[in-house]
Amino acid sequence: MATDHPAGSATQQLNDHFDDHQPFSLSPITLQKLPHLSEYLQDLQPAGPNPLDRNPFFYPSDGFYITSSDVVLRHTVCRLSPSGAPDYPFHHVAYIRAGPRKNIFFDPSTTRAAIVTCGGLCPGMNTVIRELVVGLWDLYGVRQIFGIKAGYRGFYSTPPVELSPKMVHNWHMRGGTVLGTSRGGFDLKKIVDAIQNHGFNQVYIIGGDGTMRGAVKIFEEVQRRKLRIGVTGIPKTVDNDVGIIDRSFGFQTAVEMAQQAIHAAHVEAESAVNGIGLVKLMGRSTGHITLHATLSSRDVDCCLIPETEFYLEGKGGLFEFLEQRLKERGHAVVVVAEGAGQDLIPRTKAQEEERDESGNRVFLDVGAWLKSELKKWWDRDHPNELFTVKYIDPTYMIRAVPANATDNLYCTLVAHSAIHGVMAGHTGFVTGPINGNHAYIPLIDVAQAKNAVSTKDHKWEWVRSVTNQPDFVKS
Ligand SMILES: Nc1ncnc2c1ncn2[C@@H]1O[C@H](COP(=O)(O)OP(=O)(O)O)[C@@H](O)[C@H]1O
Ligand SMILES: O=P(O)(O)OC[C@H]1O[C@](O)(COP(=O)(O)O)[C@@H](O)[C@@H]1O
Ligand SMILES: [Mg+2]
Repeated sequence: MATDHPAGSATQQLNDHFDDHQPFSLSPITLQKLPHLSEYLQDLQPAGPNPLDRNPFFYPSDGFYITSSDVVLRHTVCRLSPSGAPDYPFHHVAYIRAGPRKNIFFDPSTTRAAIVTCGGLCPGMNTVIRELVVGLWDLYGVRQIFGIKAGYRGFYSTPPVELSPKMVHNWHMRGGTVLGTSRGGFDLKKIVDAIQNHGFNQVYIIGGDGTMRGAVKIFEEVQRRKLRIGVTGIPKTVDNDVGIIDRSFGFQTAVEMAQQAIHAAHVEAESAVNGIGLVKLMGRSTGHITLHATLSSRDVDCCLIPETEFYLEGKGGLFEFLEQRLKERGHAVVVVAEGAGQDLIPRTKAQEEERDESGNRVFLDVGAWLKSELKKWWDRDHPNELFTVKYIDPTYMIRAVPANATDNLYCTLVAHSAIHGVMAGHTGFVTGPINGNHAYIPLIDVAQAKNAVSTKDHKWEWVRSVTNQPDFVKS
């Protein structure tokens, strides 16, 4: 086979590895279709060309506008194989790339946008609100932009607040959400009635996995009523438990903040005799913050996440491991995700059934429980030796801060991408980065996808090789 690659080059070697006459083949690609208002509003026509054409800061040239043929592949890592043989992944999925479209389906002068924030706090929420307001105003000339107060319930219980760039100009400096947030209060009929009554035709919903499940229902109801309203979700999840997207804004800030707690726990533990520093980090069902904070800190001796079980007593248990560490180093740092070990903590039936207003299971404090178990163990096995456990729970300190620079940039990209998609008539979608490229993903796919830590891939092995902690598999 003729080749342009020098003998011995990597490409040549790769080619030689396979049968000369058989080209490499990739699995077929399926494009995830994105809902568009025109699907159920047959008479809908574009409102005109994108106003960016006339924006003094943009010079749209060839390739500036994104078309529906521009896609982002879900998996960029795959295994090449000779034609005919299955490769990994067996099926490629592509999402439509985010960005400005040539034509828009909303007349900016009649556009009325609503922005709502739901669920727990996450660094960057205010930046996303700010960028939505500024982006709608500056990029598209929209002048009717409203904030919904205190989450989903705000649609039907409080008057919307009119927003302008002047009002939000410094919101990116502030933690939390100036609009307010809440759990629960999801009354579909009341929410969609209120959206209609207020005359909103664009709805931007910022929230986590629960919020996205609610957004799907709003989108479906809007569709059922055949309303000319674009609905979009912007994932906010400090826990990083929303699937398909790489990560949410706020996640990196949270990992960075967690370093401070781990550092303090390490200092306390090192300064004590047989000192244990114990840190509980956020993560209801996923251990992403805990894992990333462990890997970046390098001071952690044991990392406990909801995706793996652990046990305290006996061979291969946590106590045996810590005993060894204290003997070797005189101190140890344990970092535990809030959702880890929940099945080990004794609880009453009432505690078993407790749910928050959104229906999420209420966890018992694994940190406080571990601290108490550690003390009981030491007193039992080493009654005459000094021992200290310093327990730090930085949860609200971590999520109440403003976003760091990286997350702030993400907030701008995600907000502008959401605006471009909605202005182009897309609806029922979420914006987020996939392998670093912002894409539009059907809301329903995001609402169903979970993002657990895989304990079968190299990252978890990396954690275990850094900490040398046991695998907690009972022999
Ligand atoms: N399955 C669902 N259907 C409709 N609304 C939901 C659903 N799950 C949660 N919600 C609503 O979404 C909002 C935020 O949910 P929550 O779980 O508290 O936070 P997050 O969105 O951050 O996960 C709440 O108002 C809640 O009532
Ligand atoms: O005390 P609150 O406000 O109910 O929030 C606690 C929860 O909020 C979070 O920080 C974020 O969770 P959500 O994404 O569901 O809002 C979790 O880590 C934590 O379990
Ligand atoms: Mg959630």
